[in-house]
Amino acid sequence: MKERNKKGRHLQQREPYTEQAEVRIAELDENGQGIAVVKRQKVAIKNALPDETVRIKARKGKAGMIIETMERLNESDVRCKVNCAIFERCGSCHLLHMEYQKQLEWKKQGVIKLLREAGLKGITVHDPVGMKEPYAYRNKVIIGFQKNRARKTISGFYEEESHRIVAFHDCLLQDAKSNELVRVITELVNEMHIAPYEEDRRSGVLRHVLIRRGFASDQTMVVFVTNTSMFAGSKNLVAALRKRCPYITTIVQNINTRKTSIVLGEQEKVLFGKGYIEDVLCGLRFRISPKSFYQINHEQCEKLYAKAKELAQPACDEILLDAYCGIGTIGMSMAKEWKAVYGVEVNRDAVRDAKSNALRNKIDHITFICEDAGRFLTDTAKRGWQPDVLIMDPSRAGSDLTFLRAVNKAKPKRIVYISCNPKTQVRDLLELAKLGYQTKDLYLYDLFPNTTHTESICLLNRKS
Ligand SMILES: C[S@@+](CC[C@H](N)C(=O)[O-])C[C@H]1O[C@@H](n2cnc3c(N)ncnc32)[C@H](O)[C@@H]1O
Repeated sequence: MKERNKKGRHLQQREPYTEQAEVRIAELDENGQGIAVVKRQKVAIKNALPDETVRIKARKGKAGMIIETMERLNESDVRCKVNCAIFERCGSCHLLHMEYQKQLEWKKQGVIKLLREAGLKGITVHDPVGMKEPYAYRNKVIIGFQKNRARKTISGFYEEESHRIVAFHDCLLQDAKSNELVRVITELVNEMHIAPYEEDRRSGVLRHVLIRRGFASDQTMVVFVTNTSMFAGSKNLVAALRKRCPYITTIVQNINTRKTSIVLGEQEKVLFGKGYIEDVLCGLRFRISPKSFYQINHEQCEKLYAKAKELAQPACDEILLDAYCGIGTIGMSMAKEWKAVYGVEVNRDAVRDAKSNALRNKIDHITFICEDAGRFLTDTAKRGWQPDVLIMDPSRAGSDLTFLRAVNKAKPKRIVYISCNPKTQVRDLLELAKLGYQTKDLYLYDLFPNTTHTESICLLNRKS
């Protein structure tokens, strides 16, 4: 039947505009999608690599062309077999279809491009330090829950750009114990009829589960994130989970009642164990609470920290400020070689861990301050305090102008800048260059193989 408008007139039924084309992929965008040009418009095509020709059917959407079907007509030399059933739907491993050495080269070229576009000249980007076995490296996993059509609760990752869960069996980036835990928890949630949280109705109980593993200590933390403080059946759940996975060290309930995509809430209840795990990194023991940051790739993190120490050039008559210090790992890993170390971090739980970690490792010339790094440096610089060396390792958003302006007042002799987002790092390097801090070398460490992310580190010296 034809549609009518308000006045009752028949509306012309228009076919949606579709385009069929054979296109060659020119490059990958920053999300690892193949880029081709259709009718002078750039289209991003998933699972397509440079030098491949694909036949696509696309339609015009509000934000550009939407690919409806895609058929690959030839294969790139760098394409490799993907051993993951949900690769095309899951939003995590965008580069799983590309040979690992090529992934590293692509990441390097991406950083070179960022520097060029920013007009930062004279910086050598070194070959990324990769992994021998670029799988099973993630020590932290977050899964969501949803009912499927058969009303069974499934768990998994979110499908790209959607709120739908994609169930998985064995994720290639996780270790065997994390994969087993996902399986067992999902079975128990079904057996015990624990209702998954429904975002639209804001009903149900279980929002997420966070699993964190200490790869060196073999300790395991499970965090149930619930929508309510009341967690009916939690005693039985904990007992059954511990029976089936006796290697669990601690189980925590985190309560998040907010309408937000942020996973963890403020409030916590320890359901079993101490409420934190410990791990060994760079020969030191660290306590890690659910809300504290801890690098997700243990093996690569040790290489990165070794580089940080080399670049910082510790001296026993100098003072180090470890800004954005988390649980204190970087500062503590090189504390012995400084006169004094200060760590500043905004997350209260992380600072509590850091203080406890200093005691654990018998380091008494390190002090941790819970404050915004920019405010701390501004206040201390006003009072004339100057760290000799600054290590900064901000979150993906990078640093902020308050912090960078305070750097200009504190005037450390050397800065080591570590970043998990070269885009914001390059932006901050531009600001630091204006303040007279220059770098010649950027080193890349692949902490996130098979994804588009990369970690970078550089030393900045102040022009005299
Ligand atoms: C990428 S993590 C690095 C942590 C630590 N350096 C490590 O390697 O484990 C960034 C840290 O910065 C903290 N952070 C974010 N914004 C901050 C701010 N404005 N001031 C101080 N710390 C902040 C986060 O809580 C997080 O612990």
